Amino acid sequence: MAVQRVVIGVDSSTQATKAVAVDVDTGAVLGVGRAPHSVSTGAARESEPEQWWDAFTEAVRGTGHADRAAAVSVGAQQHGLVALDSRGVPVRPALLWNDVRSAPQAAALLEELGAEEWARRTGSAPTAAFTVAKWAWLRANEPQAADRVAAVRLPHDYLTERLTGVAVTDRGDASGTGWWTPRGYDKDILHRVGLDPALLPEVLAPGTAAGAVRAGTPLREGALVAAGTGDNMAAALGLGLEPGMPVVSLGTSGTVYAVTRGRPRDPSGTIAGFADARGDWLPLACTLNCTLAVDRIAGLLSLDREAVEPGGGAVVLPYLDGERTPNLPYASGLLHGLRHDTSPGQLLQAAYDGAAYSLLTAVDDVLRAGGEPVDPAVPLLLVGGGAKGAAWRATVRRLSGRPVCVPAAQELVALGAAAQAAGLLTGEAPDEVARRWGARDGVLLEPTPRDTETLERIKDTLRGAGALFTSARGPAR
Ligand SMILES: Nc1ncnc2c1ncn2[C@@H]1O[C@H](COP(=O)(O)OP(=O)(O)O)[C@@H](O)[C@H]1O
Ligand SMILES: O=C(CO)[C@@H](O)[C@H](O)COP(=O)(O)O
Repeated sequence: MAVQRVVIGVDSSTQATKAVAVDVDTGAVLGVGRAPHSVSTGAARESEPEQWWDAFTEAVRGTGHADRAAAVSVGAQQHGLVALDSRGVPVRPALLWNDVRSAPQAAALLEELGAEEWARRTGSAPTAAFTVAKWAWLRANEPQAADRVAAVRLPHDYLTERLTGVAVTDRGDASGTGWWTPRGYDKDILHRVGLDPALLPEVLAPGTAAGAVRAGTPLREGALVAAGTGDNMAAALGLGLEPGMPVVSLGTSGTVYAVTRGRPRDPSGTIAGFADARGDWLPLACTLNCTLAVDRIAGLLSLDREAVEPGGGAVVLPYLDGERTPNLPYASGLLHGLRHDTSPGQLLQAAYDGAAYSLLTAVDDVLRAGGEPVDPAVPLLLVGGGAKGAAWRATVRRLSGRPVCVPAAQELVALGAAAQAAGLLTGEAPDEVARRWGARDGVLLEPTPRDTETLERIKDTLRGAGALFTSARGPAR
């Protein structure tokens, strides 16, 4: 009998690390591990990289296959600034993608170079989420810490380096920094923000291994380690996406993206012009307030997250963390249109609608940004923790008017990382591996008529909110 070949894929996301052990030949998931992270509250969104490593250790052990996997790969939350000293120890906690304190730096960088030029060079007009804005924030606010920095990493690079001892990254995650271009790091941008290119990891070509697992980790010494990538790029691999298939992901962040053959360059800042982990592109729109914000509002209303009710004219813009799409880093949550007969369940539904609005109105923009055809008959692939919820599914169907496919596979980021690891062993492209595994198969939900009335009401409220959302002197946190 042939020996079973096993790989492990890891998703180090904002709230938790998840790991899956997968049979390379059949795609069967053999074991799953999980461990939570903590994120700071208040104005900051920070996590301790050491805690990611501990969670990584617990999650890969939890798969039950850590000591026998032949290859491994790490997908992780994008954009985070991991700043290390000369011993490889973080000089401070990592600044996460949803920390909007870097909004003034993002605005200043945009002003300095111009949105068109940013988009031409890096594919994106940076918002507070981008690593370049976080580095500028560190230099402005904690210059002594910045002076001690000997290496700058993204979350997935940090974990890959802990595993291998090698400082590498990939084009997908690097494209969310604001200093990566298809021809390499942009020296001029790095110079403008005072970052020495020597502090950055090497960008590996797609399909290249990062190295091998070194001694003293929970994994088998010598196992191959793939380059890894950002979590959205890893999910695209896990779904075996082909160009033009739109995906909506409902997690801590809400994202909408598609693999495209054309390179996106959106100066408006709505669509980030990311690269995918292979040789294509991944235009993406991201919101800061998705499942956590809606769950919080359900909690405030003392309702179960499924206790939604239709009707009523209220609009909830659940921008509890500020917002990135639309780019309103100083915003807070807003309730408009409350009446005597508005029920708690209607308010909860309004929160779902407000959270889904920016994602579902960006689907066509994402496709157009990468030059792919817009066809409303193509199903939206719905993934992430929220895709398990009936209220989320119904909201996405009603506000998109499209057919929706919910893949049966769970943990698509970790699965995509596993497919990348498997590709190192078999020589296949990772997306081919995922298609062979059938990771995209799932339930197809028929389209329902698009609720344009609700979309218009939300649009009007957004337009009318004006200075409430744009003032840097918004309500204190
Ligand atoms: N059955 C469910 N119904 C609706 N939402 C769910 C369900 N299970 C988990 N979630 C939501 O999924 C979120 C976590 O999703 P996930 O994609 O794992 O997030 P992240 O990758 O950002 O850490 C939680 O915030 C929770 O609200
Ligand atoms: O910032 C982005 C994408 O640009 C986020 O999608 C992060 O990558 C975090 O993802 P989750 O923790 O929600 O998975």
